[in-house]
Amino acid sequence: MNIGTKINSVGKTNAVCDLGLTAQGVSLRSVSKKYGSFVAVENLNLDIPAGDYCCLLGPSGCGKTTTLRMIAGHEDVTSGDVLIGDRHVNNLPPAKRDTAMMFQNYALFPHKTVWQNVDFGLKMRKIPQSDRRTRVGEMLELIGLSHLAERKPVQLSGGQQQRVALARALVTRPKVLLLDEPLSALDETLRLRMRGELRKIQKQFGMTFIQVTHGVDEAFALSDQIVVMNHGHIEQVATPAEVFRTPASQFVAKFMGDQNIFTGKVINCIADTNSDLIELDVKGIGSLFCRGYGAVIGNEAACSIRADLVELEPYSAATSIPSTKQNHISVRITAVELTGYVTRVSLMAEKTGQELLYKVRTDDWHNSSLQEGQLIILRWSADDCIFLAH
Ligand SMILES: Nc1ncnc2c1ncn2[C@@H]1O[C@H](COP(=O)(O)OP(=O)(O)OP(=O)(O)O)[C@@H](O)[C@H]1O
Repeated sequence: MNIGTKINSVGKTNAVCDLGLTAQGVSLRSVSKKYGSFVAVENLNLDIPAGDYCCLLGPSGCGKTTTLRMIAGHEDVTSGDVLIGDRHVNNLPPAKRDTAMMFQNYALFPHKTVWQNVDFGLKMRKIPQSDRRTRVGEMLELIGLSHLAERKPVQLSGGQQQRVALARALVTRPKVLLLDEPLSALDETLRLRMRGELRKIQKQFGMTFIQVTHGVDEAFALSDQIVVMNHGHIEQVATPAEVFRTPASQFVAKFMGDQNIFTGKVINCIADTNSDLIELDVKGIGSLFCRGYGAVIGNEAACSIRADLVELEPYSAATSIPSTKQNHISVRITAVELTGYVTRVSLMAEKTGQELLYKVRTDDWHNSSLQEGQLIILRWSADDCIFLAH
């Protein structure tokens, strides 16, 4: 299968394969959605480039599905504009938007064969039969299901059903594929395998995929770009690596998990070449140093350190004094949980009772002499500690 590339009018590279698929980007301009007086989504501004795999990530009720449905046209926007490529699509019905939707339960027709399921959308669009035969045949071959064309969905595995659902969506040559929690109905093993398959197919077609998920791991594994949402707002739009390394807010840091977050008042900010060195006064702990931008002296803020970037060392009063390079606090080990390669060590700050976490390679933990109940020093570099203005 040949997959070439071309540059579209706005300079974005679209992958094009000989099945006639072209990808387009999606833009939201000040998009809001109200249900009566309830604001489900407020003033979203977002650009998803053509050919990107984008995940809308956030807790239940934050507005992910509403956003996806507004792009699909299954939900009207209350205000703002939805663009697919450079077309305003607010007033177009779903069938005219060049999008296709893949649902959680796949919504395959149980009484139709695999072939008939994939053919259905083409038949509805009144595509001539000879073209339909070619397109369905090519699509089934591409996703490796030609030999199962005469089977009914019930005779397929969960993974095969997912591929039929993908084939059925892609055969209509959408410019954007919208996926609403497509993996959530699968068991853990199949979910991991199908996650890899989804990414492979997306890359193979060079299509724009926009997927709703509340799974952090899933968003990290699949996305070129993650959109983290909270209460109808966007908290951060970034690559998985950026979200992991530099969460933009306390909400994102908490939602990613495995972060130790301290709140306090900004008492000093020293401009530096890479990022400012910021000093926070944390109640019960004292000064903690972190790096970032946008600190305003006197404001309440926070800092966050990943659980895999802290270190433990035997308690000594002399090492518990913080410096601009290193933060130190005394903590007690409250629980040790082996999870395979990594061991999770629960800690409690001696002075404040705050629960904290240390993640370490299991082999390293076993080689250390530290034990549950022990009072120790938790230490981390100011350079690894992220300033969170809100
Ligand atoms: N038709 C509706 N009428 C009234 N409120 C609605 C409607 N649809 C959604 N909502 C509300 O809008 C908010 C956002 O819903 P949405 O389904 O977009 O959230 P979500 O992030 O996709 O959540 P989940 O992960 O649980 O599916 C929720 O508070 C929900 O209750």
